[in-house]
Amino acid sequence: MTPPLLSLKDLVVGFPTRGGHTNVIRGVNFDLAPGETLGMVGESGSGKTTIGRAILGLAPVRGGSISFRGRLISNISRAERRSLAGDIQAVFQDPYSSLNPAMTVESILVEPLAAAGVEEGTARVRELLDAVGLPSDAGSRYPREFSGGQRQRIAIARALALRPSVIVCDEPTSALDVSTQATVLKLFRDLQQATGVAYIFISHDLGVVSNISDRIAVLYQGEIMEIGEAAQVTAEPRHPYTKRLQLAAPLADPRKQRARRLQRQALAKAG
Ligand SMILES: Nc1ncnc2c1ncn2[C@@H]1O[C@H](COP(=O)(O)OP(=O)(O)OP(=O)(O)O)[C@@H](O)[C@H]1O
Repeated sequence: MTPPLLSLKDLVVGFPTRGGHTNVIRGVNFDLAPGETLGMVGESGSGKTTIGRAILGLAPVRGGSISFRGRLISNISRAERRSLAGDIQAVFQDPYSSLNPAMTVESILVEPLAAAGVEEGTARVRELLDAVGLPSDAGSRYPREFSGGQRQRIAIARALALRPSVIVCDEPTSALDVSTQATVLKLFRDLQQATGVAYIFISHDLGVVSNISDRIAVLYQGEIMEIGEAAQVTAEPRHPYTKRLQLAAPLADPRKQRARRLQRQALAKAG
């Protein structure tokens, strides 16, 4: 069996409170295999983002461990964390605030390369723009000149620059309209096929997560309720909470129901 890329064991993440601290992630376990997509789904506040941030070294690990290729990476020094930049990257939800408006696209893409002392520069920028389906003249333009979907392509290109083996994707399509969402999801899948990158794919939307994931972990109040093959979790959820997630959105809001139907159609069309 291929050894896991990432391994979370009995992970506890807690934030300081006035009287002490509160654990918001309480004993989470999972492995991520090379080239795999693990979807993390759950309602708002269930702890999805916090797990992603803990993997990125941005949330305080109070118990258990996170390992990357067998090496402990929770609670490591800043310098050690920096040295992981070529291995673990992130794409966040908001393509408007995650790109520096004062920098051209080329300088946004060159930044991680320069920080890692990689010389490839302009040639790699062209390659990255091409990989995410942006024209080569995009390099000389600024983020404000692009749509939300195109900006998310820039953020994905930046995450890919150092050829990472894992990308933590935190609601990367949630700010996009349904048809753009479908093309960006397809891009994620195509890039995975081309590069073998693994994803932790966070979303509150079971439809989006099941579209892209090999396996799905369902989170509730900081604990995993169920984890399994995407088709199984979606079609035959074992846990009542997963069934609720599946049913909640369409029943709660008829507009959402229509959006979900359009989303499914767009996803099917994008292949
Ligand atoms: N920096 C922080 N300080 C204190 N509490 C925090 C902090 N970050 C997150 N939390 C708490 O941790 C819990 C989990 O939050 P988290 O953002 O991980 O959930 P989520 O599932 O990603 O939700 P959403 O879908 O709304 O982003 C919440 O109760 C939140 O208030």
